[in-house]
Amino acid sequence: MKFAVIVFPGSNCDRDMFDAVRSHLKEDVEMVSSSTTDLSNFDAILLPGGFSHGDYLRSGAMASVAPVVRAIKEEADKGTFILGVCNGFQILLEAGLLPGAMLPNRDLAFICKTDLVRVANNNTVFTNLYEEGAALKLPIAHGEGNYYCDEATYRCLVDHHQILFTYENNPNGSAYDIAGICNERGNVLGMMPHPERAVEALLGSEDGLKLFQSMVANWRGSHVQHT
Ligand SMILES: NC(=O)CC[C@H](N)C(=O)O
Repeated sequence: MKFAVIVFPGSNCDRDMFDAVRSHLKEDVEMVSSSTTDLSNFDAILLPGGFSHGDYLRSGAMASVAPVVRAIKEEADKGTFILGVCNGFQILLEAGLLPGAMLPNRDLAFICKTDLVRVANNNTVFTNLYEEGAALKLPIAHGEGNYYCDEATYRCLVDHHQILFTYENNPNGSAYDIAGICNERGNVLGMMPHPERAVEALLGSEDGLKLFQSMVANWRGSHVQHT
């Protein structure tokens, strides 16, 4: 399975993402510039955290019109797995690949800590190696992580089982405790907590690893292996 890690000017979690895939999943992975226009060689696309374009205008707003975003949309339409973490989630929202918007944290302060995150739906390609309702220890690190959506959007998210992760202690004011959502089809996930920073005990938690392993298991399940 081949992963792409998209690197925007100002990404700063790209190497953690790369390392999680290469060293812990032991899958093929490549860093790909945000000026790339073709992602058809990849089986999964990872949008890492950071401060793309310095968070000017709003987090993710400028990155959402980078050339690579058109390619990401093409891949999303094909069913390719796409994961946006933190700034990656913000970019997916700004690009319209996921519903809702991100506001500054409720207390207007950057939050950097490990928090408890619940698996709200384990019936997806990103979460099916977790137990439903499992509490994961995952790092969060953001200034604009206060997820907002109106009630109609929330109803739609609930009806289509698109809420995959919720906060146990809602650190940032997110509507309905939402920490991560997927699109209706289930192949695009955005989440504020950082699974790639929780892939070995030395990092304080291994709870993020199953997310990547779920992606690999589901991809393998739908692709014949040629050895
Ligand atoms: N770790 C990150 O991706 C930071 C996200 C974002 N730019 C913020 O502070 O809100």
